[in-house]
Amino acid sequence: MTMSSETPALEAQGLVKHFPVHRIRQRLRGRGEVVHAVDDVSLTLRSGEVTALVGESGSGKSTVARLLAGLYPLTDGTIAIGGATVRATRGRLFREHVRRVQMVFQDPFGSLNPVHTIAYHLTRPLKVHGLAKSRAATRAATVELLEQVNLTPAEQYLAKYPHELSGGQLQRIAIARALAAEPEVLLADEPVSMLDVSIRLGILNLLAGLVKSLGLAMLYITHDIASARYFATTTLVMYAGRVIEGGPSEELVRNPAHPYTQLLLASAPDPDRAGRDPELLDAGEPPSLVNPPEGCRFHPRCPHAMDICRTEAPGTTELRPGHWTRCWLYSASAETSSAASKEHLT
Ligand SMILES: Nc1ncnc2c1ncn2[C@@H]1O[C@H](COP(=O)(O)OP(=O)(O)OP(=O)(O)O)[C@@H](O)[C@H]1O
Repeated sequence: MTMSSETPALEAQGLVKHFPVHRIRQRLRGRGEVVHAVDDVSLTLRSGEVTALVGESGSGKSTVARLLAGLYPLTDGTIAIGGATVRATRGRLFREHVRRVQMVFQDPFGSLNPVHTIAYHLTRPLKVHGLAKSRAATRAATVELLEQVNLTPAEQYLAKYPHELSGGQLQRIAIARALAAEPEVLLADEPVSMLDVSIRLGILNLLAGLVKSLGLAMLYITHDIASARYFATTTLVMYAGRVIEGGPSEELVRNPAHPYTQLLLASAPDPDRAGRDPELLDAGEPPSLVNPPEGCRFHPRCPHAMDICRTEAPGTTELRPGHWTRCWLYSASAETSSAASKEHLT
């Protein structure tokens, strides 16, 4: 299939991932309970753009990335890469999927094997995917990869072991290893959260530069909505397994609609915003994903919850071009929404 410039690099529709809960008691009772880690998540990743997936710990962000990368089988939903739906779970087509969609993980120390050199880490994907045919070509490709992540002179790094490098250098190696597979999509799961604050911006700028120069489509997973605003064209906000708001990053941060997005922003370490809405900041803990709340999953924490929020999951409401939310406060069909609640939000 030919790929027009309009064809998204990756498109996911209605992703669902339920993990079985293996507890002895449950097995004895015969109840097949599951963790509803991801429910009905759709997203589009475009070449040359960064999309941020933001949410607190346990909201399902990493599970979305692992589904997109083919590391977990889907419970439901579809993934299309370059316009073609991925169906294979093994074999040549599956290997092509995992080559085209690469991940960079949070922990650079844990994601590299301490007994192998940097040269080994970079040549392995080249060999696995048949991308360098001779020793000379392999060597030239590894040098180019190191140069792409600004580790120069490259020869100085090839024979080193992971323990000889800093966290920032290791994360650059992990990025180079992902690039070795010549991917179209890069999934960066909290790529800077384990690094010293002083080097985070350098890694984010490196990733932003690679997105532009290589035309990659990137999903940037983070807890930090402020970095999403800086780094991503589009931001998606995830809560308890569902994406509850999405839009152009600047617009979403300036005009957050969903009470959960407002909570995230009020909690962000920004002196202009900190403590703006104490009512929201006191709003409790995320729910269990084994028995998630009926209706809107945020309703037990939401200061604006109405009756309908407790029983029915809200659909999508578009607020401005490209900016949408899933919240009954904005839905024309929620006749019961109180004017007072709406006023409070504006
Ligand atoms: N392999 C698994 N088996 C069972 N439950 C899982 C598995 N992986 C994730 N979960 C559960 O799925 C939910 C979502 O987890 P996930 O790691 O995707 O969240 P997250 O938003 O990435 O969190 P964090 O930011 O802490 O990494 C959590 O309740 C988690 O315990």
